[in-house]
Amino acid sequence: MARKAAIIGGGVIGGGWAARFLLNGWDVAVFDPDPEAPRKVGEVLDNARAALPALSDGPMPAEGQLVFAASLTEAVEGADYIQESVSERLELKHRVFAQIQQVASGTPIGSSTSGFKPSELQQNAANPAVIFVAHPFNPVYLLPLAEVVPSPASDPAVIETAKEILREIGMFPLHVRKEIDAHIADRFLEAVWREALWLVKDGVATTEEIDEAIRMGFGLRWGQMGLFETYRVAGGEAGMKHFMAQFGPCLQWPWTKLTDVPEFTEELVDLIAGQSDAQSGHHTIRQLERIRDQNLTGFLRVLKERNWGAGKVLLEHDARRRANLPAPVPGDGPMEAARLTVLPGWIDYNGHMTESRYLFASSETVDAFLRHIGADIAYVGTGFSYYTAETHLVHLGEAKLGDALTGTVQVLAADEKRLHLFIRILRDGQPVATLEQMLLHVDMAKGKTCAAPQAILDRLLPIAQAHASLPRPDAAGRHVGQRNA
Ligand SMILES: NC(=O)C1=CN([C@@H]2O[C@H](COP(=O)(O)OP(=O)(O)OC[C@H]3O[C@@H](n4cnc5c(N)ncnc54)[C@H](O)[C@@H]3O)[C@@H](O)[C@H]2O)C=CC1
Ligand SMILES: C[N+](C)(C)CC(=O)CC(=O)[O-]
Repeated sequence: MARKAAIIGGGVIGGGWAARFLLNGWDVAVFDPDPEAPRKVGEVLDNARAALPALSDGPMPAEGQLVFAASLTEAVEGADYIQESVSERLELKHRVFAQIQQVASGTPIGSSTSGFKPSELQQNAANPAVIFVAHPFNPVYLLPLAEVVPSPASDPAVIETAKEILREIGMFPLHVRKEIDAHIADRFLEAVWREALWLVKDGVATTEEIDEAIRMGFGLRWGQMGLFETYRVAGGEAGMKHFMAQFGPCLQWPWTKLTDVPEFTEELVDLIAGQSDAQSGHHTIRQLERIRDQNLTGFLRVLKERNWGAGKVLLEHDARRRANLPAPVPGDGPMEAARLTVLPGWIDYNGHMTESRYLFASSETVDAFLRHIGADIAYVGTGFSYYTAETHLVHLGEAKLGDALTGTVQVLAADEKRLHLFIRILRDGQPVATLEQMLLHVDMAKGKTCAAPQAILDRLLPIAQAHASLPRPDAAGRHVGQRNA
């Protein structure tokens, strides 16, 4: 039976949490008195459905059930986890915790608060030990970070359970050891935000120029190495000590206004809002969200290919899911191995998915299959792998921007060296392309084929046996120019 998450507050962040839980197979009950909340959550969920599956290389779990509860009590009833995401007002959060704990006093309650410390949230609570900060980043359904902040009154077992739940839904729980206003990441963002406000207020730069300074340069670096690793590299061969010796003194120079806050006048608000309208007002917020999501899924996929940073979290999430996949049994159909969404960069001048991306989709599918049988990146690290010897691609339809594609694998034949596969790239269950492929097991150092080890054969051969009873695809063995029967 699916587990249940209760989301209290269905705004930008509550909607993102709801989507992340649902798409990871949890049932979700949302409570928000705003009559517009179901529409807003629905729109966030649509965006998440278009983006999150593109990060997974295996089948996603069946989506959980979403209900909009008529009361907070109904939402939290039977919940295994509660995420509070109401507006950032301490007295409101206290009221919500008191209501929750009248009916569910032992259930873990994570708070999305950007700024409050857990000890502030826990004040006067019936059971403070189960209340903690679980601070996510927007969009919650794509970004893995959740800062988990306990106070000395928190129950360590509850914190460990919460971290495990967050990992289960593909997140990276960063345990913040010492509670502090605004945790770690928002302290940092606050400093950047403050400097940006000064630059606009002092007429040095517009909102657009500041955004260009970020996205054309250091913003790209931060997504993959963060601050300290980036600066270590910037110190050259002499490393971090040299970097600090060279740039440390700058902090004494008049470069920084970090400790002063510009006065938040109506004039400043209008100046920023006006410049932001000029910069981005030609897009709706939903359009900007979709552009952001497509860019983020592209970045994240690159990091995943490199097993680096946030990409490592995605690989670990896939591995966890894979471990729970039931083994195929005789009579099962082709194995669903990958799901992808057609991204803007995949579209060619004909307005449909360019041909190299069909091979890419197939390659993602086969890689996922290989990982499933144990020929994963760790195995390749031992000096053995499968290499593709031959591929035949047949186009049957046109994939378009945003299409959700599924890659399935049918094993046509397998022995200790050879792996003969038939791959279908499906949209709405119908093939847009099929590929027939022969792979060979290779000793990479010798550059020669060799027998796969027993551990791989033990996973591969039962699948081959199960697939032996499937009808042989018409396109298998076809050559170019041959007419369909
Ligand atoms: N927007 C952001 O970038 C981020 C916000 N957060 C935090 O997430 C929390 C929510 O922020 P947003 O989603 O941005 O705000 P929001 O304004 O989009 O949503 C807040 C929602 O809470 C609902 N609400 C108010 N009183 C309620 C009650 N008694 N019971 C149930 N729902 C109630 C409102 O109707 C509204 O839909 C805040 O604590 C914020 O600091 C955390 C990370 C990022
Ligand atoms: C602006 N903010 C402080 C609410 C931002 C966050 O808390 C995290 C984020 O998503 O940037």
